[in-house]
Amino acid sequence: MIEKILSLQDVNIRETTPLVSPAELKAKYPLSDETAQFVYESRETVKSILKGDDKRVIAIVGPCSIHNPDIAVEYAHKLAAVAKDVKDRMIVIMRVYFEKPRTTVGWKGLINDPGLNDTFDMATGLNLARQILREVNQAGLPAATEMLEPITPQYIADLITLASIGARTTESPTHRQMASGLSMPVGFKNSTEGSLEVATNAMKAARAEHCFLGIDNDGNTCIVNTRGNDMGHLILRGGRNGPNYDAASLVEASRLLESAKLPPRFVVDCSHANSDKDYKRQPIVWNDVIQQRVDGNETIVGLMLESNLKAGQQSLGSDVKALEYGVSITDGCISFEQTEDLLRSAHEKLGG
Ligand SMILES: O=C[C@H](O)[C@H](O)COP(=O)(O)O
Ligand SMILES: C=C(OP(=O)(O)O)C(=O)O
Repeated sequence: MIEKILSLQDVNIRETTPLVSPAELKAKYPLSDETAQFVYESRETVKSILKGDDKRVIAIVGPCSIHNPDIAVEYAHKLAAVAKDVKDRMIVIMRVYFEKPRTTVGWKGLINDPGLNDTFDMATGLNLARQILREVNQAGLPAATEMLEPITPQYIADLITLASIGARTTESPTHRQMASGLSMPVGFKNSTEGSLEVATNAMKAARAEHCFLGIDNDGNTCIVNTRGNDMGHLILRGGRNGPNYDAASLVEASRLLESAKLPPRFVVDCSHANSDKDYKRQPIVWNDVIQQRVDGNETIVGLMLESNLKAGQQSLGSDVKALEYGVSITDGCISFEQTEDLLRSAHEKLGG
């Protein structure tokens, strides 16, 4: 056949490899009744904070990316101890980010390449993601993650309390549709350019019902028909022209949301363009935003910090064994000790 000679399809595909189905993976790492109850209640807490019924502040805290299960679990246990002490004024949710959107190219996260060596063993990546998420929840911490590949939620969503759509994908119709079917609240980042409108459009789109192509729990391609997700909110992460966590930026953001008939509820990301990508500046943002909240700005419902066991960042070279334990291999992070100080001082300030 001429089509065979001309190779019209899969021209640039080297290989495809079948994967375990979501149902099979969940059967291997099931949710205990206790964990299911914990995820449910954590989501309800976040929802009532977003509605303004619960006045606590959401603190989404943890590594820029998870690259080592031992570090993630050690971090979770340390953070859980602090979370208990501040829980009357803050709900601490761990950043458990397995999927990294890259500006151009780079390591794409633990699910994509758990070996950190371009072997792309995604079956292992998905197994690890579920194991880590179970441990984080069992340690008493709800988990937050970025949903990047539209297929991933079927594998892990039952363990996630809060999802985000990143600055690079907020404008993507695929991600907005996916968000409309997610079972937990979803934060939309403003775009890397700094556009808030892109994120408000995303919130509008995700509140609507959609029909699109996806996979079901058995891993079959299917038509996904969603109800819409009304728990969308805006994550301010700064943009090309600088930060957007100051009081004037929050007023502007509130106006935009109100004119779009959306509730003005913001999570401020203390990292990324709000810290000019200098992890050491995150405490400046954190303290400023906590002060705004203490001064009465209740549109601020949460803050996000990139934090790891140890401060800084290291490059992922070819020798994985040479990596320093507890240090980020993506964006720079503040240390656990500094994170604990920030959480405790915020707790004190929020007490009035
Ligand atoms: O949060 C992580 C990074 O900012 C994001 O994944 C982009 O990273 P990159 O610009 O290093 O590719
Ligand atoms: C990639 C991230 O952020 P952003 O989408 O804001 O760049 C992140 O929070 O990990």
